[in-house]
Amino acid sequence: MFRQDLLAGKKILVTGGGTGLGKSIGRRYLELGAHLVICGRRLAVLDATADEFRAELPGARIDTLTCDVRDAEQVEAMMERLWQTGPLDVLVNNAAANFIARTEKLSARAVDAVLNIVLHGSFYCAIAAGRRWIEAGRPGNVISTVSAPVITGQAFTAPSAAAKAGVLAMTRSLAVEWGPKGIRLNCVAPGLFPTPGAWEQLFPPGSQVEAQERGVPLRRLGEHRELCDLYAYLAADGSGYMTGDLIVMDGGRWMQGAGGPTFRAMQDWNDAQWDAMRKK
Ligand SMILES: CCCCCCCCCCC/C=C/C(=O)SCCNC(=O)CCNC(=O)[C@H](O)C(C)(C)COP(=O)(O)OP(=O)(O)OC[C@H]1O[C@@H](n2cnc3c(N)ncnc32)[C@H](O)[C@@H]1OP(=O)(O)O
Ligand SMILES: NC(=O)C1=CN([C@@H]2O[C@H](COP(=O)(O)OP(=O)(O)OC[C@H]3O[C@@H](n4cnc5c(N)ncnc54)[C@H](OP(=O)(O)O)[C@@H]3O)[C@@H](O)[C@H]2O)C=CC1
Repeated sequence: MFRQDLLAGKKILVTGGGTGLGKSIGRRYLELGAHLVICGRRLAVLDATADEFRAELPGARIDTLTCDVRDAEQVEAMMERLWQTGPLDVLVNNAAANFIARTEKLSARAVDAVLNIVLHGSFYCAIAAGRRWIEAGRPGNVISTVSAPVITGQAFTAPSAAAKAGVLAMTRSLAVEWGPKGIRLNCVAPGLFPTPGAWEQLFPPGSQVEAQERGVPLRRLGEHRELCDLYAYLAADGSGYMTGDLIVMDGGRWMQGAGGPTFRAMQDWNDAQWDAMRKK
C-alpha cells in the first residue's frame, strides 16, 4: 500500500510497544523505514520483541526503554534519554489497561489502575514530547489509541471508557492549542483486533455468549495489518492536514452498541458468575 521508505528518517515512540497492537504497529513502522523506540514496564518483553524484529528485518533500527507511564518522572527521564540520540517525530500513545468488572464494586485503586495508565500516562507523554517540540520549534505528531466507547460509553469497563474519552478530549484541545506550532494530534479507535492482552482481560473463559464476529456488521474481526496501515498513514507526512480527528476502524461495530451481546448478558449475571470471572 505504501512506498517502502514512507517513514524513513522518522523517529517514532510506541508506548506499550512490546506486545499486542503496539508490537504490530511498531513492526509496520520498521518495515517502512522508521527508527522505532518501544517502551513498557517489562524490559524482557521489550528486548524479546526487539530481537524478533531485528531477526525479521535486518538493519532495522530499534531501541527499548523501560518506563511506567503512570509516573511523570519516569516519562521525563525516558524522553530525555530518547532525545539524546535525536529528536522524536511521532509519539504513539498505545499503552493501556482494562478489565471487566461491575463499576459499583471497584475500589479506588482499581479505578486509578486504569485511569493512571490510560489518561495520565497519555497526558504525561504528550506534554513531555510537546514541550520539547515547542522549545525546539519542531513539528510534532501524536497518535493516541482510544476505543469506540469514547463515543458510546461502555458498561462494565467504565474506567477505560472514561479514560479514553479523556484522551480524545486532550487530543482535540491540544490540536487547537498546538496547531499553530506545527504539532498535530489524532486518535484511532480500533474495534476487535485479537491480542492476548485484550482477550485475557475482556473475554475470560466463559464470558462470551456468542462469537464476537456476530456483533460486527462486516462479520469478522480486524486484522492487525489493516490497523497498522492506518497508523502508518497517520505517522506519514501525507496526512499532514489531519488533526484533532477520531478514526474508528471496527467493521461498523460501534454503531450496533459498544458492548454487544456479551456485555448485555452481563447485566443479568449473579454474584457467582462475577466471582468466577475474578478468579480466572
Ligand atoms: C465482552 C465484550 C467486550 C467488548 C470489548 C469491546 C472492545 C473495545 C473496548 C476495549 C478498549 C480497551 C482495551 C484494552 O485496553 S485491552 C488492554 C488490556 N491490557 C492490559 O490490561 C494490560 C495491563 N493491565 C494491567 O497491568 C493489570 O491488568 C491492571 C490494570 C490490574 C493493573 O495492574 P497493577 O499491577 O497496577 O494493579 P494491581 O494488580 O495491583 O491492581 C490494582 C487494583 O485493581 C484491582 N483489580 C485488578 N483487576 C481487577 C478486576 N478484574 N476487577 C476488579 N478489580 C480489579 C485490584 O484488586 C487492585 O485494587 P485493590 O488494591 O483495591 O484490591
Ligand atoms: N485489542 C483490541 O481489540 C483493542 C485494543 N485497544 C487498545 O489498543 C492498545 C493496545 O492494546 P492490546 O495490544 O490489545 O493490549 P496489550 O495488553 O498487549 O497492550 C498493553 C501494553 O501496554 C503496556 N503497559 C501497560 N501499563 C503500562 C504502564 N503503566 N507503563 C507503560 N506501559 C504499560 C503493556 O506492557 P507492560 O505490561 O510490559 O508495561 C503492554 O505492552 C491499547 O491502548 C488498547 O486500549 C482498543 C480497542 C480494542
